[in-house]
Amino acid sequence: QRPKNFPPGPAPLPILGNLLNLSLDNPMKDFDRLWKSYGNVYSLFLGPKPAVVINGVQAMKEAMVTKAADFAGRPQDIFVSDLTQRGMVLADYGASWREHRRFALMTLRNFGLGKQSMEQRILGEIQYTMETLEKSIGATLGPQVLFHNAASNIICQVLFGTRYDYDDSFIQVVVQCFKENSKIANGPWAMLYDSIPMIRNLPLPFMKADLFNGFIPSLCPSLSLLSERCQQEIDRVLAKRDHASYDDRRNMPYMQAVIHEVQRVANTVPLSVYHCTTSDTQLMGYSLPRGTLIIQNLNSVLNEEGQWKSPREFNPDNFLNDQGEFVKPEAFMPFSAGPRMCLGEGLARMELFLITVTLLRRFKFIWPEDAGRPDYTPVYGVTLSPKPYCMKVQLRAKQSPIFSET
Ligand code: HEM
Repeated sequence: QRPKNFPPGPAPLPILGNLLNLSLDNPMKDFDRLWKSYGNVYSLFLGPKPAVVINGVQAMKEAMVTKAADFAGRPQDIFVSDLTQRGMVLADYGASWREHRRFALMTLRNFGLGKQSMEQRILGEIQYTMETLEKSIGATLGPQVLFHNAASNIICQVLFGTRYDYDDSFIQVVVQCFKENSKIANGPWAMLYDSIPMIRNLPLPFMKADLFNGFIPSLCPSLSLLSERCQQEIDRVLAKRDHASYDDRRNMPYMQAVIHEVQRVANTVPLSVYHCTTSDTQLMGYSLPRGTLIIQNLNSVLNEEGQWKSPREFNPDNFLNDQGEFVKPEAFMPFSAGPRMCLGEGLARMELFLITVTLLRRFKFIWPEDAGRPDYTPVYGVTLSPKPYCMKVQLRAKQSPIFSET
């Protein structure tokens, strides 16, 4: 039974609630279909528990920004929070979370975020990535593990003062565990675990999940059709300098637009991290009791009609004004919004810019002729990632002088 004045939604079944309304492999299409049927704020029963799904910029801002404190909790009785030891990402809103968040932000800053030293760390890691790519010139390679390792090394250097070789067996296992956990954490077995508490101690696949957790941003290589225009901009701005700096983004509106458009379309964390209400509250005229599970459909905001010039296609113009200057629409929320928004945004942005610019400056990335058409069906977990794919790497014919000397 829905509480009084609760958002509308499909009729639930006993015990299972609305689980049969969602594809357990990838429910994103179902979330969008229900959005069209029930509006920007609707409800679902995940087993016996009611959850509210928030869609579109207007409702998202009312919840996450205007009523930030009411919506900043994290549910405590679900699979991912039982799997991890709370820490910060899954900690409920309160003094302990606040202290962890403050400490983490301060530590990131002390270790150089927003300063030259973090740039140097990222640029240093890119040298290893380039060396590995150079060994594969002309060959076909599957780059996903390489990019995972590069991103993981940057945060490992901040946290542990060390990096791992790309073929190091320890880090390969850790990254693999993270990928598997992410699939299990948002997958069908986790949903059943959350919905039907009595099955929690049975020997089912959620028992296999490892305890490794961290955040590894997905890197999206720019599409080949756009790379030449990016490369012209990179060559013009960097001229003879030996490396890019993060400040160069101010003179590279097209590059910035491409990176942001990749992030918009890739939609890497489509349902954010679940929130819950910290007190009885209202949203778009509906009443939500304290403790209601909140699911942010970030996908709905990143593709919302009326917020983007071309919501349904890949088009860097979504981030360019008529003068060709970079602009960021308010619907660009891949890191969420409000007090729980991604703490790593600054680092992720710096990595995306420096890695993309440095690699595009030196290499040409080609879809192999014999690879067939790309399969864009995403692999669904906490993050959406591409299916394993192959690409070819070539050195660019027209190099900036500093690179042709090496
Ligand atoms: C492109 C890369 C990334 C994306 C798209 C992303 C996205 C997100 C999203 C959507 C959330 C949930 C926000 C919410 O609950 O409202 C989140 C939380 C978080 N992210 Fe990221 N993230 C990225 C990279 C990173 C990196 C590199 C770090 C670490 C330095 C990081 C650390 C965190 C933390 C600690 C939280 C939890 C914050 C809290 O609960 O207060 N993220 N991220």
